[in-house]
Amino acid sequence: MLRIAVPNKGSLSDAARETLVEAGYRQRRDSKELVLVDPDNGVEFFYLRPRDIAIYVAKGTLDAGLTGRDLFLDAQVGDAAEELMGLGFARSTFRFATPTGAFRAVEELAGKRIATSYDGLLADYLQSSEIQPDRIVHLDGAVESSVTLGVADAIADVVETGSTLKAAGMEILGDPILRSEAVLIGQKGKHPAALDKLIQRLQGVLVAREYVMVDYDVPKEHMEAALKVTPGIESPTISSLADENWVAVRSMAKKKDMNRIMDELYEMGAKAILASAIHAIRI
Ligand SMILES: Nc1ncnc2c1ncn2[C@@H]1O[C@H](COP(=O)(O)OP(=O)(O)OP(=O)(O)O)[C@@H](O)[C@H]1O
Ligand SMILES: O=P(O)(O)OC[C@H]1O[C@H](OP(=O)(O)OP(=O)(O)O)[C@H](O)[C@@H]1O
Ligand SMILES: [Mg+2]
Repeated sequence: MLRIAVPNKGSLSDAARETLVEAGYRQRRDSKELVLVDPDNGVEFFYLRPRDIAIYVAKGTLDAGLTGRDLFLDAQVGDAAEELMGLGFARSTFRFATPTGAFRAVEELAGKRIATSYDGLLADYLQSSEIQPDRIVHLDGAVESSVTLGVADAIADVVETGSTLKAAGMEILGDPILRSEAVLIGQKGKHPAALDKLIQRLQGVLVAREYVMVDYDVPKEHMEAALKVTPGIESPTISSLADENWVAVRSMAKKKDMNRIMDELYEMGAKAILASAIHAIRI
């Protein structure tokens, strides 16, 4: 049976479970359950702290797990585990931040105290940049408060909207150290068949979330132009209509482009333009 780790708490846990449910797997309903067996799919899910998931996968006790790219790299498990795919949620950056106006360049962090919950990630960055801080102050969370409270001069932390930083009177310093999102990780080079099936299903969920199905009727003379607007992923379907001067077209399109595409099709004479949600897909 395939053994998969799922975040039990925090920013990743709800979206991770929702994604697995959309991919057709059973998930726990009670947050006290530690393990859930999905006999139909031959998978056993283990609910673990997202920070610990890389450790279990790298050790080989679990086949794969959902976690954050930042948490995976922070765990520093070396070559034993690898990222198999990005999952498109929990997008964030990991970066330096300092009190507003206090620093101008990352190099000024030399000799300063930097607070973080991601010591491994920070150490990797410092090693490659050759910046030597005075010390790294490890904190479990709410890192933005550490400067006001006098235990650090700067922080390295997760930033998404930036509103937590702003509330703490801080600003970002320099470029992102890492761009993160939820990821599926697995043991390096090991792909049991059930894991490939999980990957295929998850890819289907991501595509279904990102795309809509667009259907429309268009005069034959404008078909070529319309197909340029809706080229689809591989090739659009063209069906004939009772009126031989028209054709019906069916094509997948990016959800974010949907309204622009519908406007453009309408302007070139297309009619009955429909965009519908895709619930599941195998490309
Ligand atoms: N505000 C956010 N927006 C997007 N992703 C986030 C945000 N905060 C944390 N993450 C991501 O969630 C993961 C952190 O998981 P974690 O369980 O520590 O979340 P958490 O909500 O901070 O939980 P905890 O309260 O235990 O600290 C990381 O991959 C991180 O990049
Ligand atoms: O840029 P923002 O959109 O404001 O999000 C970033 C904040 O969200 C997370 O905090 P969380 O609520 O998980 O608290 P924590 O710091 O205690 O983990 C993260 O650690 C940042 O503090
Ligand atoms: Mg947190």
